[in-house]
Amino acid sequence: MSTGSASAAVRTRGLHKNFGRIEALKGIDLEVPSGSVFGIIGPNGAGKTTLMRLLLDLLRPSSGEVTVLGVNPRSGGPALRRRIGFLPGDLALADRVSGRELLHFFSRISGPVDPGTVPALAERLDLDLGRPVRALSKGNRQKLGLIQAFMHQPPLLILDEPTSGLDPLVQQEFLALVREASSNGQTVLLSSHVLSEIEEAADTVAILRSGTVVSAASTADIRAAAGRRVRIGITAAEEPALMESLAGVPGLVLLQSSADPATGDAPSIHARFEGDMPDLITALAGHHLLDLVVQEPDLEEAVLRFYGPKNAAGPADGGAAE
Ligand SMILES: Nc1ncnc2c1ncn2[C@@H]1O[C@H](COP(=O)(O)OP(=O)(O)OP(=O)(O)O)[C@@H](O)[C@H]1O
Repeated sequence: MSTGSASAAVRTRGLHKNFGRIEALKGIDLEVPSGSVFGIIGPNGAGKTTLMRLLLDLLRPSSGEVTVLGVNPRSGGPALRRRIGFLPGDLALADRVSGRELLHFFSRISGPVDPGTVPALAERLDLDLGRPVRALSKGNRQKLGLIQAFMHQPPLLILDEPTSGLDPLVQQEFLALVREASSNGQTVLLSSHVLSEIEEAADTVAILRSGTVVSAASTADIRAAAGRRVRIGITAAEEPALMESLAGVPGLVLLQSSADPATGDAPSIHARFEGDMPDLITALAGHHLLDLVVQEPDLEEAVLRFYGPKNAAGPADGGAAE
């Protein structure tokens, strides 16, 4: 699916949005590459929904520039709107009709829908289209919202908290839909509180905090910035010598040393490691270790470090509690 010649599906420059005295967005510069799956994460009130509503022209910026599929949303009108599949965070659906009737109504606005697409999506998401919308649970209404966003195969999908209310099996199906959209050349911009989902779905993540992008990087880079977790089991007698060796390892932040019930009264040393692995291996060599666990950092840990109260401008420095 073509997204036009522009290399960015969404581009914002110095985007500000004020609600009275509340500065919801404080100068957002964002570039969502065409064909990417781009995640926006941030705590409550960070500005995720405001940003998405600005892209849809449901809100107007206080200042700054927005381009969506190469067009200013303010002048894009229905033609631009048809090229976007939007799932709002506060989904409100007419509820006197059946799901099938509602989707038929949406298809008249959003443009042609291939026959068979809606039943196929409904089957994959396990949704009964014959039931009246008012009789649907929150999760099943969310499925209707997803189907209306995906059904016309738009070049750009903007999905605000798309898995809200979905059970884990349906969440997996949703992730499969996102992967298929991406391999079809569609761009997917999604916000989520579910970090594992962003990690699975997105190739790039912007972390939003208090109306500012504090980081925009590949999920792999954000995870790497968190450092690996290291746990070393060692005898009490050997511990002082090991601690001395570890003290000189660049990028190693000792978090705690504690007796571990799993290894009798032998201590367990916990650390975060952002350095080069050979330095750590050299420091460990020659010590009689009882156990060694080196864990890949996960996105959740990385993001929590960005959210931490002391870290308005970037990741926490050493010594943060796990
Ligand atoms: N219509 C509005 N009027 C006044 N303030 C608003 C309005 N919409 C949003 N805000 C404020 O703007 C800020 C950003 O809100 P927004 O809903 O964009 O955050 P969010 O990241 O989507 O949060 P959540 O994860 O809780 O949905 C908040 O301080 C919010 O209270």
